Amino acid sequence: MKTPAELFNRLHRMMPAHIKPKFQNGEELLAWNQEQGRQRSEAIARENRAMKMQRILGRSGIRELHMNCSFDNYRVENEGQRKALEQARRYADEFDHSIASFVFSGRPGTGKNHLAAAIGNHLILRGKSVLIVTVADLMSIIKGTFSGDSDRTEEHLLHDFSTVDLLVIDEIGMQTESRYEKVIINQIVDRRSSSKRPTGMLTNLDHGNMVKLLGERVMDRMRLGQSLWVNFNWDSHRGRITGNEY
Ligand SMILES: Nc1ncnc2c1ncn2[C@@H]1O[C@H](COP(=O)(O)OP(=O)(O)OP(=O)(O)O)[C@@H](O)[C@H]1O
Repeated sequence: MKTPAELFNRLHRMMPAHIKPKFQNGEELLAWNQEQGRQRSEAIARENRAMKMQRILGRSGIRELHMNCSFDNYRVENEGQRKALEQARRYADEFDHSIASFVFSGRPGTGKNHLAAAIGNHLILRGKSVLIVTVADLMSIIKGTFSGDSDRTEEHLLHDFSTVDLLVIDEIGMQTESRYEKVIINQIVDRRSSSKRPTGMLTNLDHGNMVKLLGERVMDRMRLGQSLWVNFNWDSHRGRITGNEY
């Protein structure tokens, strides 16, 4: 049997001079093959992550409205926005080596979802699983398991929500959360922090009211590592949206 080197020499001799081969030797061919294998297994892992989101939510991890949000299309017009953008960008860059969570707190329309989605989109491109979900959606998905015809249990869903790489819970404090909702948020944050997985929270409440709503125990877990609390205290951007932005 011929070695790859002999095979390549033979091919070189047979090949017309104007043809430039893709591989010069056996090592290059082997490296190409290994790279193809690596790319294929990454693609399969990506598909599995996307399927997991579909299974949990019936949609991808980031809502369509925010799929094009990035750090680059976040407009900076004041010092607070500049700082929020810088902190969000750093959070995404350092995600792999950190257990830090984040809370974006402030008025409606100030870009909390935009920057959370920018973090999420950045991480998804790097192969992470990310889910941004409102409290109302979270609860209706979990309550969906109560009906007899669901093949998923509350425990399955708690496990799913607790094992994505980044879970962002939106609209905390929008409604007066019931005791059950607080227990669920508590359990998810607890499971995530004990397995060193960070959680993001988006809210209109300030720190005192978050502690009052979710309790000291949850908010203490949100402080693990170099966690972020960012105040979005400027005017809403919504009035300036034309619908053709990105
Ligand atoms: N600085 C900004 N640059 C560009 N677009 C922005 C900026 N701030 C907000 N937007 C856009 O304005 C819209 C509303 O912002 P977003 O949904 O992020 O607000 P929010 O703070 O999460 O509001 P709410 O508390 O009501 O959920 C989005 O389409 C977002 O992309």
